[in-house]
Amino acid sequence: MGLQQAQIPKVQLALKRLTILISQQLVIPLTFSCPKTPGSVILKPPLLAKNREKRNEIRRNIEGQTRNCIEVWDGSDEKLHFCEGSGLGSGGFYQPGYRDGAKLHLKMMCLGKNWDPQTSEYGDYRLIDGAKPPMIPPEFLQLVEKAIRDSHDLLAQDSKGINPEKILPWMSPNICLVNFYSENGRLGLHQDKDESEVSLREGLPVVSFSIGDSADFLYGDQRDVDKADKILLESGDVLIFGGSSRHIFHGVTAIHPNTVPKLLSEETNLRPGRLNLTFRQS
Ligand SMILES: O=C(O)CCC(=O)C(=O)O
Ligand SMILES: [Fe+2]
Repeated sequence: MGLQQAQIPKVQLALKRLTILISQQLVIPLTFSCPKTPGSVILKPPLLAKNREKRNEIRRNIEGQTRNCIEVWDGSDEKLHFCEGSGLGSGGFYQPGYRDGAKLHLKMMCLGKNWDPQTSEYGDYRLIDGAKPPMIPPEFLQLVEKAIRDSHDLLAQDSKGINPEKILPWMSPNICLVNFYSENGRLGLHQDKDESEVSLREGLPVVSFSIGDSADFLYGDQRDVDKADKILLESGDVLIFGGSSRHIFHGVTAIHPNTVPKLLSEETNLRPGRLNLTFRQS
């Protein structure tokens, strides 16, 4: 893999920063100077002052519940895109557990389909309460498509004539796992291997968006924390692992409190912590 970090020019991408894992050895972090370009992933306040009626309605609905919500602001207008349920109520965040009863150190909800950590299976309904996961908002799908397209453009610059799609295949996500990590949150080294045989065999990428506090993200070719490499994922980072990297072991070992970008914390009601969305195709 001849890609060198220094050779990668700065490109105006919609997402503030893009990290691509093409092979287990290669990480390309890019920082862009203009975080407010259209398409940036920015959380806007669920209790938006402009929309008092909605605000009061949401407030009534969320009384006593987890106050996380997932929204995308496309930067070009004031339109807010809410996930159905906004992470609250039916299909919203819960603390999942493994088969042995141990709890994951995060809150989770799914979009599109449910993924169950106890059975390691995808399904149309959530096993714990029968809730149907909200659909993946079309705006999220557009962001994923753009992230893959931008990655292809980047790869094309150094792939010596190899079709970038051979290195990083296209995928259309039908599943999004949304994790929320509070300051003690973490996720052990694992592989994402519950997608279909075809999806795994073809290396269809996992596309991950990080929002909020920064996190230490570990990855490697075995389940061994000491042998794993570490990168810092900051708010706005997009991490893609597909092709020959699809089966990497990866996990989150630490959340860095109070590292959320000022703009984000000022303009949103995002709880202190980190929101991560991983898109996959089953
Ligand atoms: O939070 C992250 O960055 C990773 C999440 C993850 O690996 C997963 O949900 O499978
Ligand atoms: Fe994962």
